[in-house]
Amino acid sequence: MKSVPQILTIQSHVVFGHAGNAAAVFPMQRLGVNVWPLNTVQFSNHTQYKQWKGLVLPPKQIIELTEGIDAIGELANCDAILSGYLGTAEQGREILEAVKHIKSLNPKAIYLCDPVMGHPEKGCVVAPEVSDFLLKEAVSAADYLSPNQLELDSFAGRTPTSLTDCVEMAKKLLTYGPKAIMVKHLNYPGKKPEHFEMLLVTEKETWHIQRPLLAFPKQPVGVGDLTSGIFLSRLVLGNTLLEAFEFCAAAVHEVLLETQKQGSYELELVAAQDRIAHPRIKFTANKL
Ligand SMILES: Nc1ncnc2c1ncn2[C@@H]1O[C@H](COP(=O)(O)OP(=O)(O)O)[C@@H](O)[C@H]1O
Ligand SMILES: Cc1ncc(COP(=O)(O)O)c(C=O)c1O
Ligand SMILES: [Mg+2]
Repeated sequence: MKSVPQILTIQSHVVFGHAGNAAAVFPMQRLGVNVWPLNTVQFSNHTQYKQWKGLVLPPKQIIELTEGIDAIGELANCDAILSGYLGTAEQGREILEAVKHIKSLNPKAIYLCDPVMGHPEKGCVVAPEVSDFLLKEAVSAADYLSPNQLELDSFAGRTPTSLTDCVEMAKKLLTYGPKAIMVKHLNYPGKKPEHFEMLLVTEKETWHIQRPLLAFPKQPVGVGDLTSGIFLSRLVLGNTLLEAFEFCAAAVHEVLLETQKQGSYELELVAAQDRIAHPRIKFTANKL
């Protein structure tokens, strides 16, 4: 591995504000990673504004761009791949091809799939075929998977009855191939309303973390993209899964505190940059 690790991140780009790569790239760089951003779509703004302009990257671009990096002899230096918001299912298949290609050059490279799915109730718009791709094809190719509760429910085909049930649902996903599941946002009957909770599940261990739930007039978007980007960055920087899990909970909380303080709808990544790199707070995960 080179002294500065390198991550290929394939997700959306928004010109204004922060979602997809526009939420993840700067924090990942601020943590000390060389980031290779490859955009699946270029939108004016994230889809929860209900209106946006822009377009989906044409087919074959993901393959062509990674082949271009290979042609200059750099693709083998990719330590990890992150995928997030997709414009089409075809892009998802191209990502899996790119992951295969990179792993053939660097068997140590790891792939984190953030299975971003559309949710009408949340206002997040993703092409419906993308969910199918994520549910049926992406899960078995990923080393790590980072669903939110709604996405975990889609994988399980049901909603949870308890925290223990969420763990069972995540454990079931491990049987398809991933080595760890990070559930970025838990919601289950009996959850305390004042907490924001996450899970980290591996074959051997389950960890649960909670941080205060902050009040926002409108829920900020891009939090999941930020969480996955920070988690993977800390992993390639040498953290254990547990360390990366605890770190990203703290760093994301710092961003949300700043966002709340400024009364902003968009994440205040620039203002919070020092605290992303050096969170003042620490949340300690509990072993379940
Ligand atoms: N500490 C917190 N306090 C309040 N809201 C939070 C906190 N952390 C995250 N959120 C919000 O929780 C939601 C997480 O969204 P969700 O759809 O479950 O995951 P994702 O962002 O991965 O899609 C977002 O609306 C985000 O703004
Ligand atoms: C363009 C775009 N990318 C990514 C996301 C995912 O954001 P989050 O991290 O909140 O799931 C959204 C959500 O609406 C989006 O509109
Ligand atoms: Mg998300």
